[in-house]
Formats: sequence, C-alpha cells, structure tokens
Amino acid sequence: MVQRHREYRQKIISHYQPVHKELYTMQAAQFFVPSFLKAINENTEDSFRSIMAEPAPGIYTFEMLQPYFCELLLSEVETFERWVIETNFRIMRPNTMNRYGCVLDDFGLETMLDKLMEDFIRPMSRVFFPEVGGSTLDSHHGFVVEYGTDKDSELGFHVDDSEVTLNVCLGKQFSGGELFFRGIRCDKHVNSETQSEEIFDYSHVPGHAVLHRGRNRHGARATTSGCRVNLLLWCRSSVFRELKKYQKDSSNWCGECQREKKERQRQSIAATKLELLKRDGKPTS
Ligand SMILES: O=C(O)CCC(=O)C(=O)O
Ligand SMILES: [Fe+2]
Repeated sequence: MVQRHREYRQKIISHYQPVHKELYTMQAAQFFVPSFLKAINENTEDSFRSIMAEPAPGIYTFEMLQPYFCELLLSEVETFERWVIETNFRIMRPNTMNRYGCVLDDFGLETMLDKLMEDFIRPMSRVFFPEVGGSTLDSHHGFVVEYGTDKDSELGFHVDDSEVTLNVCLGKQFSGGELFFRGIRCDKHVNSETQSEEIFDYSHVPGHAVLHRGRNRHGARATTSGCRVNLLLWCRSSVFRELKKYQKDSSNWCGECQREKKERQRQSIAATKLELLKRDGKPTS
C-alpha cells in the first residue's frame, strides 16, 4: 500500500470511534447462518454444493449472513458516514464508479475481512475457481456500495479488479437493483460479444451472497425505490497475477479464448477430414 493511503487510514482509525466493536473481530457464529457455517466446517465440494445454487456456470448463490450482522454493519456504516460529514473528512469512495458507499478496510475492518477471505471464501474458491488462483487468494478490497433514488442509481457494465468477488446484500428495502452477468473475459476480449448461455440476471436478497469470478462481466440495474446496500469483497491472488504475466493462454478461463480455441480445433478437424476424403477418393494404382 502506498504511504499516502497508509496515512489516510491511520488518520481515520485514530479519530473514528467504532460503535459496534463486535464487528471488528470474526465472530462466525454471530455473523453467519448455521447452514453456511456447517458447509465451511465440512469443507468439501459436496457440502458447499448442498447450500448453493449455480444458476449459471461459475456463478454461485447461497444464504450467508444473519440479519443481526447485516443490521450491525449497516448501522456502523451509517455512523461512519455521519462522522465523515460532521468532521468534513475527505473520504475516498470504493472505486471510480461509485459516488456513495465506503471502504470498510479504511476504518478498521481489514483484519475481520481478511479472516472472512482466508477462512470462508478461499476454501470455496479453491474448489470452484482453481484456474484463477482460487486457492491462493491473499489480499482483498472490502467495501459497501449504496444505491437509492437519492444516491447512485445503477452501476455500469464492468469487470472487477479481483480474481473472485463476494457480493452480499445487507438490505435494506428496495426494488430493482438486479445484477446482470455477461460472461468471463480476459483483458484482450473484455468487449467481445456475449453468447446466449452467458446471459444471467440475478435479484438480490438480503443476507444472500453471490460468488463469481471478478472477470465475469457484470453491472447492476437501477434501484428504483428504497435503498440497497451491498457488501463487496474483491479477493485477489498475487500468485495468479504473477503467473498471468508469463502465460499468454487464457483459454482455461476466458469464454472468448475458449470459443476461439474450439473453433480452431473444429476447422483443423474439418480440414483433416477433407484431406482424408480426397486421398481415399483417388483410385489406387
Ligand atoms: O451493486 C452490485 O450489487 C454490484 C456491485 C459491483 O459489481 C462492484 O462493486 O464491483
Ligand atoms: Fe463488480
């Protein structure tokens, strides 16, 4: 982390008084629903699948957070944002796309979110996303996004700066705000066409999580009434990023690389068949 950002965090942490101290250390039994805890404890593909739906390839949804935890986190975020306004603090938003929301890592939740990644998200990613560094996730960017008629309304089409993204709805009451997914792409193919089987729309449910590859292109539709707040954990693997520099082939995860590779194989087989036909067709002397 650059020095300036370290100082920024220090300044917040030394002045902001947390209200819900119990949020700042991992208290799994209070945070998560029993079914999620059980699956994580068993730590097998079968146990994960037993609590999940996979409504589109590589997109997993499951019930995760207790209402109690959602309320506490919403309340902490509101308190932090009031503090920001009262003290006239120049806050940094989660990314260039948001005018609202805040970075949880900046006001003391980094350690708890690291534990969330290491003990809960990495075990699942090891099973479901091995080809993008799922087993070696080692850093994160944790934040909340907020939408409403008086806030940001929607979120444009993008890929995350993450290998694996956890997106959990915290509440409150809202309509609209659906996520739309349009397939996994490498840098080179990020703007290529969508295949029909890659189209998937998802409606957020408070307490429920969506787990997807960061490179699965997506956006969020307008929240048309009420207020929607979601917790985002962008999980990264330094190992995967290092290896990626030396590997040109992304066909084990990019949908378009895969399609191109299949197309080349199809053409090569067709050419071979034609060649064999020609040869067999010739009379032998
Ligand atoms: O609004 C949402 O649920 C999606 C947020 C998102 O994709 C992001 O912040 O990267
Ligand atoms: Fe995103």
